[in-house]
Amino acid sequence: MEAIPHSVVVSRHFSRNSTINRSFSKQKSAIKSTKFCSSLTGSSVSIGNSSKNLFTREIWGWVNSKSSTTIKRAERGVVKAEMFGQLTSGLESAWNKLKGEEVLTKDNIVEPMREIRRALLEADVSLPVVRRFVQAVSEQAVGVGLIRGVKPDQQLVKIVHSELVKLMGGEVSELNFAKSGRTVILLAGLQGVGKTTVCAKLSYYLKKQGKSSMLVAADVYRPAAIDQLVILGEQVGVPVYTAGTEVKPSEIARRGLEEAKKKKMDVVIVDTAGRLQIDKSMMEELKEVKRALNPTEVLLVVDAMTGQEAAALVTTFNLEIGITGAILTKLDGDSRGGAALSVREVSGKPIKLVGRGERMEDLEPFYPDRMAGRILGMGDVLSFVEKAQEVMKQEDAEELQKKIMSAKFDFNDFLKQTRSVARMGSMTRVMGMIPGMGKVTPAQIRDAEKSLKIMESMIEVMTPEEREKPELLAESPVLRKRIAKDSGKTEQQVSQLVAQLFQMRIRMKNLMGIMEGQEGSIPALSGLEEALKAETKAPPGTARRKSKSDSRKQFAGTSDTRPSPRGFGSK
Ligand SMILES: Nc1nc2c(ncn2[C@@H]2O[C@H](COP(=O)(O)OP(=O)(O)OP(=O)(O)O)[C@@H](O)[C@H]2O)c(=O)[nH]1
Repeated sequence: MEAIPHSVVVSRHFSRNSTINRSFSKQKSAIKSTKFCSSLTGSSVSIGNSSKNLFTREIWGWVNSKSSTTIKRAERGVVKAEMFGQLTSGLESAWNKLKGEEVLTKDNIVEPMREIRRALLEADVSLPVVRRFVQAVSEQAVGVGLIRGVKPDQQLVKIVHSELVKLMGGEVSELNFAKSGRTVILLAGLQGVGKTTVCAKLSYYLKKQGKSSMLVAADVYRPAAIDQLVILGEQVGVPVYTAGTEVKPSEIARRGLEEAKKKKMDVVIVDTAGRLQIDKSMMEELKEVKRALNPTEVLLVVDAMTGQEAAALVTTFNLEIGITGAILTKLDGDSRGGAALSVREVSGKPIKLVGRGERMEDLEPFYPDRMAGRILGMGDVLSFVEKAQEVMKQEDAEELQKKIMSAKFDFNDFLKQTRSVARMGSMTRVMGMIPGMGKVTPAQIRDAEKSLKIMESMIEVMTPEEREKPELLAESPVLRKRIAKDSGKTEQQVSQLVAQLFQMRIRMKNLMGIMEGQEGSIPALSGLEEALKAETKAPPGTARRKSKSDSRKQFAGTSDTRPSPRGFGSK
């Protein structure tokens, strides 16, 4: 059989400075509007969770306001677009070609379709797939006619979205579990694609669903793989069956299965050896292991960065040993989308799960519709909401909501919620899921993460009283000076943090009011917000005096529970 080379094409994104520049003004407004515009996020969860969403929006808003340096760099085209960014902006130029058109016609879709074709090819989608895709979209686009109130570019986006979903298999393809007895999952894949890591991630994923599992180390060619699996197993609290490197993989698999039966495990996950490229002995060995196990699922782990080659691998493995699906890893990396878009169409096998990072929680189901949304820069809203719901308990959300409504949101809440956000996963991923954040660059995210660390370090040196009563810091330069000294930050940074908390209180309360139909019930606070904004922007010492009386007046005008009108900088 012909060997398929496994050249991991770590393809650098082409230099697309012009695209970055073009899309930059949109990016800035997207960043700005994210504070308030994630209405999808807000509306898709109950009001009990609204405080969480408000917070999340506020945190991102805050974080982004700190990323201006990187924004300037992005303006100069210095930073690279984020995951799938190239494909997203390629498709965007297709919609742009339709600006000013009244209706989609055979003639005016020629240019946009050319752009779509180019974007998909640049994303490393296989040529036959691109051809079929473009044809399907063109046919629908011409036939769609005029729809009142919908612009042709929006119509095209809609058609492309539904074709992308179809291309990736339409529905989410769930893992199958044995009707009775143990579910056995056999993992295969080439070297370094992330098989061993996936074993542990998968057991963690199942654990969260209440299923017990055992890992079986059948990679006898790389002794370090056994140790790696044992360490990862310990990390996720799952037993690992090992039998060294002298026993045949099929025998290890059989014994591992026996052991799992004895231990009454729900699922057995078997790690097998990878090779640099497909070869006969690897396939024979896998066939033998498969015979010994009679697995419920045989999943091929493929690296998203290999683009359409991943699809070719899935096809070959399926023909050779018969697989049930694929797991796509490293989607958080420099992947251009070719693998995600080609696997199903080329091989007929679904992508069941995706790896989006190195941490154990970075494995999730593959949702074609959400992926299509991401590709089109619409953000992976549902994944984001799910993550958020996972990390924040309902009681916390309700408690937070109460605090927001009484304007008592303090530094403890600030810290707690920031950490919740951090638990959702690296910011890189979470931000990519928020609508309008699709174009935030990795460098911006790094800056944002740095900003959060700075903020944490300042809060950590506050006394419990200072954390609970930000007013103390607002009115005392001496306290702010001490915090600056203890945290190794500047006084200005401390002042900014305090001002930021007050801004957040106001904005969150306002938003909460809007979400609960009380829009306009706290008009006085919005003036203070402006005053505080001026304060943060102005050089230290100037705005404080300017905004003092305003702040007082604004607080005095609210039904705030605090007795005295103490704004930032007032005595
Ligand atoms: N960024 C990122 N890295 C990943 C992901 N999955 C795995 N990795 C990393 O990829 C590297 C290789 O992972 P392994 O699990 O050792 O790969 P393997 O397929 O078992 O390798 P062999 O045992 O040599 O066949 C490790 O550094 C992992 O942390 C992912 O989804 N995202």
